[in-house]
Amino acid sequence: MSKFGPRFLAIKTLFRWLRCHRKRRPPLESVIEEAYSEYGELNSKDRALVREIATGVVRNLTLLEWLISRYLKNKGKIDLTLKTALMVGAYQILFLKKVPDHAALNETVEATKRLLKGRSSRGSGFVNAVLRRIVKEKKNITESYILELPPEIRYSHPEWIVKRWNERFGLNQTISILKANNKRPPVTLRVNLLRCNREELIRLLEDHGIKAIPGKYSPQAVILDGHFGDIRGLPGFKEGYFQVQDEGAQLIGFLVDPKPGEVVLDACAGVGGKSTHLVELSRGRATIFACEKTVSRKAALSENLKRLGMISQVKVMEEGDCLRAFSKGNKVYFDKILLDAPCSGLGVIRRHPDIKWNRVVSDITQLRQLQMTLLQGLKRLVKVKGKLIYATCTLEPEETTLLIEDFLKNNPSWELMDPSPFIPGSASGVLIKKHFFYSTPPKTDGFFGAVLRRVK
Ligand SMILES: C[S@@+](CC[C@H](N)C(=O)[O-])C[C@H]1O[C@@H](n2cnc3c(N)ncnc32)[C@H](O)[C@@H]1O
Repeated sequence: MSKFGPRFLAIKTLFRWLRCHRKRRPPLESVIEEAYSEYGELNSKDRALVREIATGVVRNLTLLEWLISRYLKNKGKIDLTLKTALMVGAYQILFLKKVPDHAALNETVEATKRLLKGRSSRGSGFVNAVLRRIVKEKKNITESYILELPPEIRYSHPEWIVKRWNERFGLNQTISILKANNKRPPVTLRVNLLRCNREELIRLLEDHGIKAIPGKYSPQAVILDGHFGDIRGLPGFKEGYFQVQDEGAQLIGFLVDPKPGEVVLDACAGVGGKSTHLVELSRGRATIFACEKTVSRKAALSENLKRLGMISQVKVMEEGDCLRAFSKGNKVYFDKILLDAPCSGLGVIRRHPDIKWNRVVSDITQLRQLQMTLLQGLKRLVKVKGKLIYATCTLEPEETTLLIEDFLKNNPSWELMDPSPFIPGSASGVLIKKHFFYSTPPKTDGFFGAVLRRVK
């Protein structure tokens, strides 16, 4: 058991994440994992609380900063450890109904003392005093009080994102998106059809007291109702009965529609969320190749394949760069290529709130260049009459529709196909506009898809 409590770990995690320059900031999720392993075993309830506080603070960062600044006498620069402790305390007091105020306050002050290692009793005294005021005035910090704030503060999103969406969608729709991004999404699983079916997985989870319901859009989705604990501790995880995957991401697999006997490439496989789905959809009878450039993700991909029992069904290329893996003596032509491209990730802010703070507007232009390079490089590997399925977890036009329209303009031997026939009936509520596939929060994560066919 760890002698460090969840508040200590939450402050430590957030401090490490906040102190990095945006360009060098690791994903919040990996900082959380690092803290878990560094500070000893936490039970799964405490692990869940660390994750809940850390992601909650990042989700509501600007609003918390604004609220805290109202309680500071000296508005000058405040020590980052103390500021982080205040945000951790204020988040619990204002957002976490299940945590009593006295526990939020006392535990956060104790964690601050431990962090300061007796260096300064003034520091923890200051945290104590500010949090006490927040508890006292909690009733006044109501919706109407903060509703007056500009949306970028009220809903804690960077100004450039709010401006961009406001120009595209208008204020009302922008506010709905900001609100959806700030809501904690459910944990969604994709049943591994090679090991069991959806009903069996739901029964197994319920036998262990975990409420689970079928997803709405993907026939393989299982949604955990109110369970935010550690995934690795779930029954069936080690046995490979499921993969964690949002319903929007699951629908991308259906767009690829791999058939038995086909040769398919997952060009940017990441940890294998989609490669493993392609195995399931072809009932293990397609030949699937996977490339992943980042070494740690490639290692996680192999782990996942092992867990899900698919190690012999996906050929992970030694050369991780999909633009180099099939050159010269190693040429392969594919029936289908999935390009789940590196992108700004603005469609998955609800799951990874750190994304909104790590991005700047110029990233979109840079990523678009990379996406076009990948599309142009991969098109040569597709057989005539074969398909290239382009997907992103962003809905920004430069990375989606405008990019595909540009590609089609310069590549007359390619056409855009209607994705509707590939989408399961249960996903009829998902948007298809001008032959482009969109899944959007709050129904699902924000995913874009385009099915391109090589005509000659
Ligand atoms: C959107 S993520 C893929 C997520 C993955 N498909 C999944 O479902 O888990 C994009 C991935 O592309 C990888 N990547 C970027 N450039 C690449 C390249 N040239 N070749 C192969 N992988 C690349 C990144 O490391 C990243 O893991």
